[in-house]
Amino acid sequence: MNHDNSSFREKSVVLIGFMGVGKTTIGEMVAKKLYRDFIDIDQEIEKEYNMATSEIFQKIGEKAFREKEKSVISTFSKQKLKIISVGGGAFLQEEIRKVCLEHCIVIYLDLSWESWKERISLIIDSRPVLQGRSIEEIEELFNSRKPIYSLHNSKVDTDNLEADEVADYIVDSLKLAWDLHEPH
Ligand SMILES: Nc1ncnc2c1ncn2[C@@H]1O[C@H](COP(=O)(O)OP(=O)(O)O)[C@@H](O)[C@H]1O
Ligand SMILES: O=C(O)C1=C[C@@H](OP(=O)(O)O)[C@@H](O)[C@H](O)C1
Ligand SMILES: [Mg+2]
Repeated sequence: MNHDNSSFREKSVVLIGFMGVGKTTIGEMVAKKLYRDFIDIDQEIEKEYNMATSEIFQKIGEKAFREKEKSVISTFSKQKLKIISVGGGAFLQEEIRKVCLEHCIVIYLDLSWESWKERISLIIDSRPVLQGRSIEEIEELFNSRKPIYSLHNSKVDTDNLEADEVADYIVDSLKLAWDLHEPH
């Protein structure tokens, strides 16, 4: 239902899922394909502090990062026609889940642990939450985070797909959904 009375077609799209599933990469591609603005919440926070996420965690702390994450998401999720990638920990906060699900189309990018493991070297340096944890601890975190992503409007299984293929799939699904919601 459209609680905010905006048309379904204008709703912003929010990508959720665990760190490294491809939210930032794929979100940017989807935005380009749909001629929409792309907002990466981590990049917005980094711009505000003029620091990389790891540095923010180190110098200001995770708590402040999470507060900023909440206020930035609250602002952007209420705007129309955006493609928004949120950090993998954002949905831990109930207020963030609520505001995104109320105003946006929430798409969950899913990836199996086996495939995710292959990607760890690409992301470890820029993800403070993963640093200092053993692979077993990261697997535990991966599994423990799963329930927070269960609230979504649509799920995409990204195993064995290139980022571009996932983006194409999302664009096609959105176009179908928009056509179905067109008033007759
Ligand atoms: N579908 C994919 N297949 C292979 N590698 C991918 C895919 N999606 C993203 N990547 C790579 O994984 C890394 C993390 O992607 P990123 O978009 O930053 O994820 P997130 O924003 O979810 O943390 C990047 O190096 C990116 O190039
Ligand atoms: O899952 C998390 O707790 C985090 C995920 C990161 O974003 P990505 O999911 O884009 O990597 C970033 O917000 C921060 O490092 C914390
Ligand atoms: Mg990201």
